[in-house]
Amino acid sequence: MPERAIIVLTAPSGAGKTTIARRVLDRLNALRFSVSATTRAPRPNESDGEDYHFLAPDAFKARIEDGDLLEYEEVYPDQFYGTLKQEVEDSSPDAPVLLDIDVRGADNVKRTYGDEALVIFIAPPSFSVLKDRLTGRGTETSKAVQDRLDRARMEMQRADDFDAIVINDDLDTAVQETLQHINRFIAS
Ligand SMILES: Nc1ncnc2c1ncn2[C@@H]1O[C@H](COP(=O)(O)OP(=O)(O)OP(=O)(O)O)[C@@H](O)[C@H]1O
Ligand SMILES: Nc1nc2c(ncn2[C@@H]2O[C@H](COP(=O)(O)O)[C@@H](O)[C@H]2O)c(=O)[nH]1
Repeated sequence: MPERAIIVLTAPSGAGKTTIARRVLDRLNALRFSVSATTRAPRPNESDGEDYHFLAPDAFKARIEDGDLLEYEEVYPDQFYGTLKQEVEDSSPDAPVLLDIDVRGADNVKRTYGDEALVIFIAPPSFSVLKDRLTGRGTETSKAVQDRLDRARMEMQRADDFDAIVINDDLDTAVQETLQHINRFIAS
């Protein structure tokens, strides 16, 4: 295993990386999820400290100024997301950590950690399926869905820039492929 093993799932919003991440975490006990910080509001099914550390914009800014973030992005207008250093660097070096972050965050993690990071791009089978999944999830307003789809066009073009691509068409197959990439990386 690399000295530090950082596994990143990245994808356009709605491609299914959170769904895949949950199943992967259920299967690999040693893997720990990095809980990101965000300024967006919690969804009804989300808990603070488990899904995200939900912060007010001023508190998020203070964490940036204190140097607590490994990377952060304004992924959507006025919605900031970032990886806390404590989530990655305080973990035991032999405990691999799983991040669910956007493509620019993935670029930054790769730049910082190089071969200690494996970045897997989760691709939807098509743009129209992505739209259906995002709309079907029912967690965003139609304006927010549109912002996410607008950004998805840029994100889809980045698929080939990462270490591996998994197409999330059939969920079980996508989870299996993701596990194979992770197990191979951890064993390397
Ligand atoms: N293979 C699949 N087939 C059908 N539906 C799926 C599949 N994978 C995920 N979904 C559904 O698509 C929706 C989006 O999935 P999910 O929330 O995991 O995406 P995400 O990439 O994590 O999005 P975000 O970046 O916004 O958090 C969810 O309703 C989920 O149940
Ligand atoms: N650069 C980062 N992006 C992150 C982080 N945590 C989540 N995200 C990405 O934001 C979008 C939207 O997420 P949602 O939960 O509001 O649907 C998605 O692409 C996430 O992967 C982070 O720490 N840094």
